[in-house]
Amino acid sequence: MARIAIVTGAGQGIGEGIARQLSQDGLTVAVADMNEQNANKVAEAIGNNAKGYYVDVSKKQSVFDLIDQVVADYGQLNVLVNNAGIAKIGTILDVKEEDFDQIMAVNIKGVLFGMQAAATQFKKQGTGGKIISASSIAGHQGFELLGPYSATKFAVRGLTQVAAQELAKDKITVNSYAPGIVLTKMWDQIDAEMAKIYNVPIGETLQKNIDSIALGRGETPADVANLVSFLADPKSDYITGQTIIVDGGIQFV
Ligand SMILES: NC(=O)C1=CN([C@@H]2O[C@H](COP(=O)(O)OP(=O)(O)OC[C@H]3O[C@@H](n4cnc5c(N)ncnc54)[C@H](O)[C@@H]3O)[C@@H](O)[C@H]2O)C=CC1
Ligand SMILES: CC(=O)C(C)=O
Repeated sequence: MARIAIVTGAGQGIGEGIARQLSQDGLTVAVADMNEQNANKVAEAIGNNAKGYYVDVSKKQSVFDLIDQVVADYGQLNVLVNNAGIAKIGTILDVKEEDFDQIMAVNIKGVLFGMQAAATQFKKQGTGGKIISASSIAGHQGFELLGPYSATKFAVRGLTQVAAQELAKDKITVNSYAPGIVLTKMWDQIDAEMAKIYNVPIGETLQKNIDSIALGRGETPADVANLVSFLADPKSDYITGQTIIVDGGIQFV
């Protein structure tokens, strides 16, 4: 029987890339997103028994319902990729409390709820499993104008380290991936909003960041998906609690 993976935020961007790669790796993929229409479109394009699901990762019940539904549909769960995330752009002095609460709810609570729901299911199955979450280079060094966002990505590393220690006895590994400058709608948004703040043309901030990449090009969702493919595979069974940078050479830690 094929292993079953859920990827959240898989209606576009990095999550879509991960869902496509895991399917190519032979896993059956539940494509989960708040944008259900996109999730269904991606699942249809992937084929291979993939199915689209609605989830709002900021709501605990929604995450637990997703996992129950996927297990009802496919019989088990083996991999959860907590990929869904949002960005908020602005100076620390301009952070609005409601924006702060929203980004914490999606980027941190979403990861926590995913860990709780997946680990509960893995323990019930007695099979072990893999939990893989989205951090960022902004989770290793704070990124100017992405204050609360950076805080959430540091938090993902913390949750990953603790969950890995607590869940190891159940043969559950917990790791994260830390991409750099990935050419998705999220960076279109970051570039457009930073353009306003820095008073520069659209595209300039993105290009400046791409110019800082040692390998000389912007990152693609497939670049991230190749790492997640490894973290979802039994080949990575002896790795846990790690947040692995995949940024083409921006940070060297
Ligand atoms: N694009 C980049 O350069 C980088 C992105 N990341 C992280 O990678 C992950 C994916 O990013 P991108 O694909 O670039 O973003 P994106 O904005 O292109 O896609 C995010 C997806 O998540 C979904 N989503 C948002 N809130 C949700 C919620 N509450 N529940 C369920 N789904 C929700 C959206 O509908 C969308 O389909 C995020 O966690 C992001 O922080 C990390 C480092 C760099
Ligand atoms: C969006 C993001 O995580 C960065 C570092 O650009």
